[in-house]
Amino acid sequence: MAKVLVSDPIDQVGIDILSQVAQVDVKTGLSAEELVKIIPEYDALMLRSGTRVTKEIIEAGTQLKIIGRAGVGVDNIDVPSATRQGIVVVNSPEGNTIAAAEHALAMMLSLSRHVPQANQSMKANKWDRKNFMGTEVYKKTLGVVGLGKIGSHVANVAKAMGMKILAFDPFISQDRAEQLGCTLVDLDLLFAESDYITLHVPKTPETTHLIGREALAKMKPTARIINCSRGGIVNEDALAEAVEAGQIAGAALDVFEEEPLGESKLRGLESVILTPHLGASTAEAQVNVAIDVAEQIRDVLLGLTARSAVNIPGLTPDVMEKLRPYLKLSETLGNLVGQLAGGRIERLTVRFQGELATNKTQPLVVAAMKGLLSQALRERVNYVNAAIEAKERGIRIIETRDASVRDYSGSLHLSAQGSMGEHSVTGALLSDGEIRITDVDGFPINVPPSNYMLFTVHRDMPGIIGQIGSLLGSFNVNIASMQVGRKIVRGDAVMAVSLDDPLPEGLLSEITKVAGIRDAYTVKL
Ligand SMILES: NC(=O)c1ccc[n+]([C@@H]2O[C@H](COP(=O)([O-])OP(=O)(O)OC[C@H]3O[C@@H](n4cnc5c(N)ncnc54)[C@H](O)[C@@H]3O)[C@@H](O)[C@H]2O)c1
Ligand SMILES: O=C(O)[C@H](O)COP(=O)(O)O
Repeated sequence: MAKVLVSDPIDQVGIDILSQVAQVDVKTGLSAEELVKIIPEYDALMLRSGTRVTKEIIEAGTQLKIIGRAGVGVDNIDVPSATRQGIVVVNSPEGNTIAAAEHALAMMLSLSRHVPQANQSMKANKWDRKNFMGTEVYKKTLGVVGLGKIGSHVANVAKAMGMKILAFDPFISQDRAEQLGCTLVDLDLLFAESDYITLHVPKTPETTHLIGREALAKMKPTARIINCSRGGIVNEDALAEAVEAGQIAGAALDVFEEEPLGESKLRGLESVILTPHLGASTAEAQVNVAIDVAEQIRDVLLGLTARSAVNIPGLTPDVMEKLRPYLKLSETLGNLVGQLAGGRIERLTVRFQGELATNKTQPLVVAAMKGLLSQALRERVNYVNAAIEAKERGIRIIETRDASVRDYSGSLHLSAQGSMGEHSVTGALLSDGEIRITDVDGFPINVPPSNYMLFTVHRDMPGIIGQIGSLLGSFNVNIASMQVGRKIVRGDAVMAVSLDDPLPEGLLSEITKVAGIRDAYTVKL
């Protein structure tokens, strides 16, 4: 039975899902050394932001197939190392969106009405109605940095509270911003005009210390900053100085450069509100993310595909839904053309034809690479590392499109150039989703792939098919089906034979000796 390690607290509903297919061990608060020691036993690891998954842990996880982050941010996981090792990394991109947005809004209202400070004073037996004079958010300007899932929800609610919304997000269109009732502006203007600035960006080299001394100097003395995105986007030292000096009015932080937050000047500042990374901590969000990620771990352990893999290029859930039937087609054709070409492959060309030419197809290219490399790498190659493995072998990948081809409802043409020559295959899906190989080396055929197949290129002349049949029979190999494709009568032809059994040793060279046979290939799909 597979084994899953859960290294941070997750909702029981997630454990129940995992338990359907695996032994689940919940061990929270482990040190990096302890993790390195026990991870070799596990097929999957599920965590939140409390576990740092380093290169050493990933390299020790020789059985690991999947790392599931019950939340959004995967910056605590060394994703490049996982990718290299063929480990799928999944997250829950939307499970805690509302929770994080509502936390940012709670922070904004807390800043404007001093709720935490007033509560603290009450708990200290005081009745102080003078020191907590607030300000309204109504008609104030909110600057939203990062207008993605969380930023948009914050903007929506803030608009309903009568706020004017400025937004900065270089990857969002003017149309989308207008739909959300936001005015897209540059950062300098956002800093200069906003009464509240809320951050909802991922941590990247561009966003690290986005709020530093220079940015703080551009803000109004009444400005307040809210960070419920990632630690390190705000330079904490610069922020503490700016608040202390009265350069800005206050800040509310949920996330920190180092977590848990150690000694920090911020802890002592009256107009700074701090929460210990609580953005996703609602009952609803924890159920959402636990289900979302546990289901993906369960599926991957059952050999299915994950719907929110962060390290499979382009394989988003909606794309996945559309392309799912074509992934198998592409992988099968990659496997077939790789075996026909044999030897070292230098170039793989993937041509999307007909309707397929207009789709998002990057995952299909990855599937073709996986198929191509599967003979050499067996189960070591998967959707995660196929592109890296192909690159490391110096295989050039060329993607082309031809929408004018009208066969089936779209077809896929692969050609592989190798040290032993060039071969091509084409395939399509029937309306019931069945795969058909429709062309080999330019010869039209129509056969389903089968486990064991024999392909020959031969002269189209009487007697050849009979001789091959007899030869196979004399070696006790049963033929399941057979088809010949040719372009002209008595010219060259291709024979595709589906076999119930693998070809015994020596039979292929016997076949190539038959008069009229130019080439013969045996493949296992
Ligand atoms: N505090 C918490 O507990 C908590 C909970 C959930 C998510 N988060 C964090 O919140 C952040 C936002 O999450 P999301 O789900 O909205 O992500 P998202 O991907 O939906 O949105 C992020 C947005 O940031 C924009 N962006 C990227 N680089 C930018 C840049 N340099 N300048 C401006 N905009 C930029 C993107 O275009 C995108 O629209 C992430 O960092 C996530 O990890 C924190
Ligand atoms: O990226 C996230 O999803 C949030 O930071 C939540 O982190 P958590 O799961 O540790 O609460």
